[in-house]
Amino acid sequence: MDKQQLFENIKRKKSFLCVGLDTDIKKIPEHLLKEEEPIFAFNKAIIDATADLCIAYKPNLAFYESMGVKGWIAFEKTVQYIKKNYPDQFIIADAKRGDIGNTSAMYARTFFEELNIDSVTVAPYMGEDSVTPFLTYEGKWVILLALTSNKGSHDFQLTEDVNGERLFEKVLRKSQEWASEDRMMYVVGATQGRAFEDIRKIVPNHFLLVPGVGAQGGSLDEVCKYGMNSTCGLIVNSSRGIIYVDKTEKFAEAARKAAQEVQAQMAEQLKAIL
Ligand SMILES: O=C(O)c1cc(=O)[nH]c(=O)n1[C@@H]1O[C@H](COP(=O)(O)O)[C@@H](O)[C@H]1O
Repeated sequence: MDKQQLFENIKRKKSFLCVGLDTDIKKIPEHLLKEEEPIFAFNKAIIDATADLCIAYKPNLAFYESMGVKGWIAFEKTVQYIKKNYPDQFIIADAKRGDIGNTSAMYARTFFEELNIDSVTVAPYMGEDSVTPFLTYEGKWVILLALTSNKGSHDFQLTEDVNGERLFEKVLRKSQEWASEDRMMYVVGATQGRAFEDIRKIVPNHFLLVPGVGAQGGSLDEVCKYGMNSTCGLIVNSSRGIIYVDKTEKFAEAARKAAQEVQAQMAEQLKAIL
């Protein structure tokens, strides 16, 4: 999916919501545990309940890998289900990969060749040759961690060099030598507020993947005020704030309601550019 298609989907659905499929066997409704594949059953119900309200899904690999082979099968089935039934959805494998070149190439093969997923999150720490193997696949996206939503973002990302440049700014500048806004997005946490202003000075046109609204308390208003550009430029993720609002048999309906609330706020914000 290219940048223009993404924007078309945002306009059509009046939404830039990404539903995070961080599916934890310990948190899903008890009645699903009777199912042969409880994780997939949960995901399928959440996807069917929210697909018209969002433009992307982001399964986080940690939740699947923690269950071994069963988890990996649930992950694959979830991806295939979305692709078959909702082909307009942008799929993000949240894997935060990155290693020496030949190893990164294997990660890239996993997500782009084997599973044909649209994008993967990548950590920039090991530099150019750890990221570029992900960029050899036509039409696929790298989503590079820039300024994350967690407290630990202060430990490295927000530290300054002798010239006053912060590490996340260096990541944004340097990585633009590797790929354009048509192949690369950046992760910026919703909790980072006004930092979006500084980020937009360096990457005015890129899409940003923004996790941290909902359970982590980031403000959608602030993200939009400082981060939205003329083609929206934002994919805002919420995981726990949508998928775990109810633990009864009505969990999918409740997830839909939560997604509807966020989508309505997004439709309001989009009025500024549409
Ligand atoms: O790359 C990410 O998606 C990510 C980056 C970041 O800075 N912060 C962050 O929370 N995430 C992920 O986004 C999701 C947030 O989940 P909730 O806090 O439940 O909405 C989780 O899958 C996190 O791993």
